[in-house]
Amino acid sequence: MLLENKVVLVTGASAGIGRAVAIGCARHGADVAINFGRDTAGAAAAVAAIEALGRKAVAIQGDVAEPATARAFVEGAVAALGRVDVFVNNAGICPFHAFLDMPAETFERTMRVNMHGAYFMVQAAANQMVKQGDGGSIIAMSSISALVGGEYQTHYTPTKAGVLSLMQSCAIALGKHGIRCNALLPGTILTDINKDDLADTGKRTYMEKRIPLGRLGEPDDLVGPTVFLASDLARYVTGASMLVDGGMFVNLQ
Ligand SMILES: NC(=O)C1=CN([C@@H]2O[C@H](COP(=O)(O)OP(=O)(O)OC[C@H]3O[C@@H](n4cnc5c(N)ncnc54)[C@H](OP(=O)(O)O)[C@@H]3O)[C@@H](O)[C@H]2O)C=CC1
Ligand SMILES: C[C@H](O)[C@@H]1OC(=O)[C@H](O)[C@@H]1O
Repeated sequence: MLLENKVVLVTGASAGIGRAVAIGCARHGADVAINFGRDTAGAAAAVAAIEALGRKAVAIQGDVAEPATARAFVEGAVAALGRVDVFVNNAGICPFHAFLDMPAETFERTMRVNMHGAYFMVQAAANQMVKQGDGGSIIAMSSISALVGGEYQTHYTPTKAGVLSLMQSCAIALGKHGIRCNALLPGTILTDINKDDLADTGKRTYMEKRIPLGRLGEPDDLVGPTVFLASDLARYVTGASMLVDGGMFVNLQ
């Protein structure tokens, strides 16, 4: 088992990619602490699925946009599970909206959840890892959108580029502590975040046609790459980014 007895923390794990990754890490031997915002039932389902695999789990509620949430999550996870070996920064929102009339609140909320949330969460996890003194692995869920734009994502794509950049700088800042920092760049993965957007069948068909592997992604597609980066198999990998997009990014023609 690649993550035998490791303690993994995942933000935004009541649904979608975060929940799949949390359960996937447990399948590979980890105990898991999850953060979630509002979906108590989703968080409970994730905890139940992890416990059914014979691993420990704890769910801690908190809005990642608030800096205090980060400290509370890490402290709560350590109280319940003893330490932090792997930290997955996943929580994020993407309220699709046109650029010219973007409400200031939508822009600011997206920045606070996706970018500020990532910064404070990663900082809190890194401080705990430094205190423990034996390294760790930090993984951020960036996006293909860190590299390419979206008409209705002008507030969102900069946060994903920011998260990618955060991992690059943290790889430098934390390398001396043996803490590896890497980014995953999912393509289009079917979750609640894009359910309404992809209800437009024309858009969905267009997206599917852009993907050489012939299908949109599923949350479970992120499990293998996360477990790899979390594990000692990736012991010399830091500051790296990995597209998990079925080949969409390279498909020009
Ligand atoms: N789906 C996709 O195509 C892609 C997604 N990504 C990224 O992957 C990550 C996960 O997205 P995905 O699984 O699709 O989205 P989902 O909407 O399915 O899940 C989002 C998760 O984040 C949590 N969350 C949202 N806001 C907050 C908050 N303020 N505080 C704490 N938790 C919060 C939600 O919890 P709750 O509902 O309980 O508040 C939920 O668990 C995001 O960072 C997204 O940008 C990247 C590329 C592609
Ligand atoms: C929410 C979008 O469908 C999704 O988010 C991303 O980061 C990808 O670029 C997709 O557009």
